[in-house]
Amino acid sequence: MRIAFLDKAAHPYLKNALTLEGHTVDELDHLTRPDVLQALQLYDGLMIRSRLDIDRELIDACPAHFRFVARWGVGTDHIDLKYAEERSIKVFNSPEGSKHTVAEHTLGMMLMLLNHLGRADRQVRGGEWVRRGNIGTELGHLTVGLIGYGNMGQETAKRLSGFGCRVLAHDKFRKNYGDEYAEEITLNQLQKEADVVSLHIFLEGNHHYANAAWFNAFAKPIYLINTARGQLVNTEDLVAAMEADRVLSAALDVHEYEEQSFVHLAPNELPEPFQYLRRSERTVLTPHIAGWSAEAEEGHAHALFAKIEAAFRGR
Ligand SMILES: NC(=O)c1ccc[n+]([C@@H]2O[C@H](COP(=O)([O-])OP(=O)(O)OC[C@H]3O[C@@H](n4cnc5c(N)ncnc54)[C@H](O)[C@@H]3O)[C@@H](O)[C@H]2O)c1
Ligand SMILES: O=C(O)[C@H](O)COP(=O)(O)O
Repeated sequence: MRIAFLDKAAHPYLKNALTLEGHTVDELDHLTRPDVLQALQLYDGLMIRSRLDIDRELIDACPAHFRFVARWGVGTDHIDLKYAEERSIKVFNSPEGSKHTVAEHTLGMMLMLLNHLGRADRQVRGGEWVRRGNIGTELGHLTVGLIGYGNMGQETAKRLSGFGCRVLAHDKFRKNYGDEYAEEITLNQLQKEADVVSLHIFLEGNHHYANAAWFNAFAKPIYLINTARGQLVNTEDLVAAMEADRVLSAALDVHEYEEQSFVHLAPNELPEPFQYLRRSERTVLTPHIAGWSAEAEEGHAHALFAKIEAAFRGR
């Protein structure tokens, strides 16, 4: 097969392994979208992170013999999965690669919020010595609610088991998923009991999942963590919930405005709700790196090679 890499591979294994199997890999990460549309006629498959949308137009630019899209990473919200299926194009992704990294980042964010690590660090650097104002809360005494119990939710639950906290998991599309690491629970019940809430759901069908009604349904003030997708959270409603102390603090790796804004605008030109999050001492903000580690990159490469081989070996 001839395979186009539309994003840079952060680990050489996938290209090397495909080449050893007799496939040809061309690196087209420098091409603009119009040039990619022209070039695709030559290919049987492509590898992409999230540089370009794999939409109807791009799929239509692929030849009849085109076989697969390999998403180096997890989220497939930029891929028209339905249209790919109609065209009998297989789509692979590689959650095996980054699930450990995301779970560790999630745990790091929880511990930062509960122990005021971001704020305390900034204060010491700024010459302030605040001890009483930075008293922490033990994770072991809290109830953590995971929303979405797929790859990332389950991996996070495993790591939480070492902390002694109660772990609840709500998943709308799974049944009988409770396990030794998390109790299966309805959203309603989770909202009654959780102190810490971590989002691990996909974006499709969940735009502004966390909105005013959702925040208001929690019985207790919560700590919120989002390492899933920025558009799951209505940022304006999050700010209102923080001002009302319904959200005590929030750690966000993904941001509602990241796609449109971060690339094209300076930070101070981003919408006001994001400015609030920047100013607040009760937030931890990271630039969509929860799934990024050297180990994850190697894991993506291995997982995608195994999936491509399993699907097409000898065919
Ligand atoms: N920040 C990062 O770097 C990073 C890295 C990897 C994945 N992600 C994101 O993390 C999220 C989870 O990834 P995953 O591999 O665990 O996905 P997954 O598909 O394995 O799990 C998601 C789970 O959420 C459940 N779900 C969907 N909508 C729901 C809803 N409204 N209520 C309750 N449950 C719902 C699904 O049934 C599924 O079990 C995705 O949004 C993905 O894009 C982010
Ligand atoms: O879905 C993912 O794997 C992460 O969000 C990382 O996405 P990226 O490949 O766009 O960095």
